[in-house]
Amino acid sequence: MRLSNRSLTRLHLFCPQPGRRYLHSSERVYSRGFDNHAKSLEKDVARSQVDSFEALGLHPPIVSALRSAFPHIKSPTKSQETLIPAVLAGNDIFLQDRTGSGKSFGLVLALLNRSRAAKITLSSIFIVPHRDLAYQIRRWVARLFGHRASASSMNKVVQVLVRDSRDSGGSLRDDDPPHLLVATPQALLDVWRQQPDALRLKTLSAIVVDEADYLIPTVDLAHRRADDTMKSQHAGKTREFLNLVYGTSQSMDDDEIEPPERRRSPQLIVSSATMPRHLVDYVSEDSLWLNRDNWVKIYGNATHARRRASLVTHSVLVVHDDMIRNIEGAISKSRDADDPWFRSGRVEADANENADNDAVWQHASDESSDWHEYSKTISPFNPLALETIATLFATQVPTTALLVIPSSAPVQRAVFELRAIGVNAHGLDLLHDEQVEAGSSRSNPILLVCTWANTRGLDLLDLSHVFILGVPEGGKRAYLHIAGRVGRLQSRWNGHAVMLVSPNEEATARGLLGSLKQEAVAVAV
Ligand SMILES: Nc1ncnc2c1ncn2[C@@H]1O[C@H](COP(=O)(O)OP(=O)(O)OP(=O)(O)O)[C@@H](O)[C@H]1O
Repeated sequence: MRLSNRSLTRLHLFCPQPGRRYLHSSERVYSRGFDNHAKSLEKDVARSQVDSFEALGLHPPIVSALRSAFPHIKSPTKSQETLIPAVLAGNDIFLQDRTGSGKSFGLVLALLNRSRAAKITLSSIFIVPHRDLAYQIRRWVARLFGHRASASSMNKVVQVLVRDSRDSGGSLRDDDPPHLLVATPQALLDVWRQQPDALRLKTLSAIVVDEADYLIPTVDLAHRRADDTMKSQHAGKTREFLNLVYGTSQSMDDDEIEPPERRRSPQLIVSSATMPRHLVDYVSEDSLWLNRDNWVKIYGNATHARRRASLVTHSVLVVHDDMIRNIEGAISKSRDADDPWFRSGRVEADANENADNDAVWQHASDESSDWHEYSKTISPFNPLALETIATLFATQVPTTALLVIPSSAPVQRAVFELRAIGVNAHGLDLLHDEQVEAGSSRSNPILLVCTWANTRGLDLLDLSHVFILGVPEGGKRAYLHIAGRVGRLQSRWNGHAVMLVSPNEEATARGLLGSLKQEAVAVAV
């Protein structure tokens, strides 16, 4: 972490013994998991019996691109061993394996392997919940083919379609569709409405719904029957798009009506680390999306999954609201007057007064005009929680950590406040942030900040810690996806998930952590 002198002083003011004070002043609830070494993690990777991708049906050019772009990927994982042939055979698929087990990566390989019906035909659509995941998938493909493809030829292989797209303009060129389109559901619907022919649904051969339980929210039968409003409440954009492609489902209450036969294509692949039974029931029984004669379930190896999950520690810190007062007691009055930054969470000094001797501040104010506004308004964050994260980051993170904040919380504001206390924080941006791709270094660790809603599926290089502010909406399932950003296949480090909660969230957090004991990985169907 690069700290300006001023920031260092701040950290020391609040934390004379970095690491200790917080664990003392915040109440550590408990921590589970085993802090094994990264070596053992390597051993526990769920390896397939099939040791070559060729044996699964991938074409030699794809395999050789894989070998040169991802030399560490030697053999398929267990679920890739099953899913790649199933994709190539054209089966509809339910795919569930733990976070970081290579599901999305395996799907991308298999889809790229398929030949297009014609050069000007879109072959597959990969639906993802947020733009960063879309850019991540495009990066994988660019890395696979990057050494031999120009930017324009790359566009023929993969394009991203997201609503706030800053590079493709959110539209598809009718005359030049990519082999693989990675898109968010809203952006797909927008294109469908404006240029329905651009998606070429008639010749499309596959649709993947990644993070399916998030994109197709369902409730169990009992709730659905008890509360009619659930149907419209959970009717999402993905559902709307799939209904456009495959036809509209019969009324859920109308058990009398025999569902009409759905079309046989495109192939549908529904994937997630957590696959609740009611989602499987809904897709396979209530919707018309699935080819009922030709679908398979592929579920990960629970033993391996459990072993790997034990390499992630799960901890909770309770940060008390009034703790800031206790800490103020540790700060000399004169220093406090000099340093109004954290006083009651409100900044009263004009930014320019501090600019000369504060490199962090200067850097921050260069980046956005918002910075000045932030300095005059009350922070939505508990300063003690941010200080705790700063301390853990400074003392424990080797290269990269992720801070996940509530979906409604402002990312840039969190970045601003963390930088103000000397943390090398950045809003996550996989379109622009080369640092994420290159990985950060031990001399300058990086803290990436994003919201709960934007973590699904992310595969960030070198991540060792994920700090979670608050108890995620969506309970255990949401938590597993956020904590699942660490302890992934390629990771050099053991993973640590640290949740920081307020006292009134403590019981929920305890319950959530307790529930991981019975089932430390994915929710089994
Ligand atoms: N066969 C393999 N051997 C080693 N590493 C692999 C293999 N396949 C994929 N990986 C790596 O594993 C990481 C995780 O892949 P991926 O994001 O596809 O996992 P996932 O199961 O989709 O995770 P999530 O459920 O969180 O979305 C990637 O960095 C990828 O490069």
